[in-house]
Amino acid sequence: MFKDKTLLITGGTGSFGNAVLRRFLDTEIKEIRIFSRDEKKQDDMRNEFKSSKIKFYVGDVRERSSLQSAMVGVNYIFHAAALKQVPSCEFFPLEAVRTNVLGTENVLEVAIANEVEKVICLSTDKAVYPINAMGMSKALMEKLAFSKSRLHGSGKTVISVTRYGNVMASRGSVIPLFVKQIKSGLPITITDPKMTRFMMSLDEAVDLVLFAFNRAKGGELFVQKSPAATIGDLGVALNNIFKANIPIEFIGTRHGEKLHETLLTREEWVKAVNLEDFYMVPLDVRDLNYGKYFVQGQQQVSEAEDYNSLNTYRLSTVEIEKMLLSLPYIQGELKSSNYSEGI
Ligand SMILES: O=c1ccn([C@@H]2O[C@H](COP(=O)(O)OP(=O)(O)O[C@H]3O[C@H](CO)[C@H](O)[C@H](O)[C@H]3O)[C@@H](O)[C@H]2O)c(=O)[nH]1
Repeated sequence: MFKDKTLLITGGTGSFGNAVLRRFLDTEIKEIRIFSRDEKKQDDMRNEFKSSKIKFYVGDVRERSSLQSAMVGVNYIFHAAALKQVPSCEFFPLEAVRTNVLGTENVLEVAIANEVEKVICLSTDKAVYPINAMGMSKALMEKLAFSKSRLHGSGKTVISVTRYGNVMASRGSVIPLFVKQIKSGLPITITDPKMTRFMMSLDEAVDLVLFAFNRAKGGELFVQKSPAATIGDLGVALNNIFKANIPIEFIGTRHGEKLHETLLTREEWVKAVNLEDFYMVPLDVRDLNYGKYFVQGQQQVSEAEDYNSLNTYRLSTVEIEKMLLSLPYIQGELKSSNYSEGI
């Protein structure tokens, strides 16, 4: 499906971009373009992969002209560039708007102008009923993608959105933090043991984008059916894996943080099509003239629940341990220490 095609990944030097490269370099894909701001990370990637199929473009999604030259001749785009740290977006919300909202507008407009065939935009569960600036800006990103598919169509360009839960052991996230604490014998700092998060691996995140890519006709939202874990159980599972008995310190909920995350609102849930491991929500094609907002409600919606990390399948600590042990990051951490006996 990617034979002789050119794929552009915005924000391509991140974990997602690296995972896509590992998956695609040995296929018949013609070219993968990495578009990002950071020349140092690009250089590291160039040295790591040493592949003539990868082309690097320094640029910023905020700067439309930098996208223009990168998109000539591109068939497909995975749009992963984003500000995604909750605290930094909280302190600098306009920066989140500039990258996540206006940057996406630039990506989509330049893609449409260049007749790129498909664009898959990466979003997050934090965009659903958002309470922090990162989620709010991602929610607007989603709305932009849907409105471009709905309002004037997007010409020859198919645009779809995927929403992730927490990608286990991604950079700067809680799993590497807990591992560091365990290895240095410091207390495991748990915000709230009852807090739940959807858990998915980086490979599953790539699978979700590929599934969306294959199914996308324009304006759909795709999510993976994902299990969830409480943060308390995650701490226990990591202690078990590292055969440690590190005490837990409860630090309380951080700002901009929810107790549970939501992957689909109840409005989306009633429209969602069940596709084995995924849900697909088709584009809402009503226009501004529809009457439902004002005169007619939807009984079905009133009766539905949203799809969230509290009502999805809850992983046991044993299941969490199994998932953790399958992650290359955890395998590496176990190997690089004395914790590997018995595994
Ligand atoms: O010291 C800590 C830090 C975090 N947590 C808890 O661990 C969970 C996960 O925290 P992360 O910081 O790993 O992840 P977030 O849910 O805050 O957000 C992450 O996952 C999101 C998807 O939901 C986005 O991808 C976002 O960019 C990314 O930072 C949360 O319940 C948090 O309260 C702790 O218990 N102790």
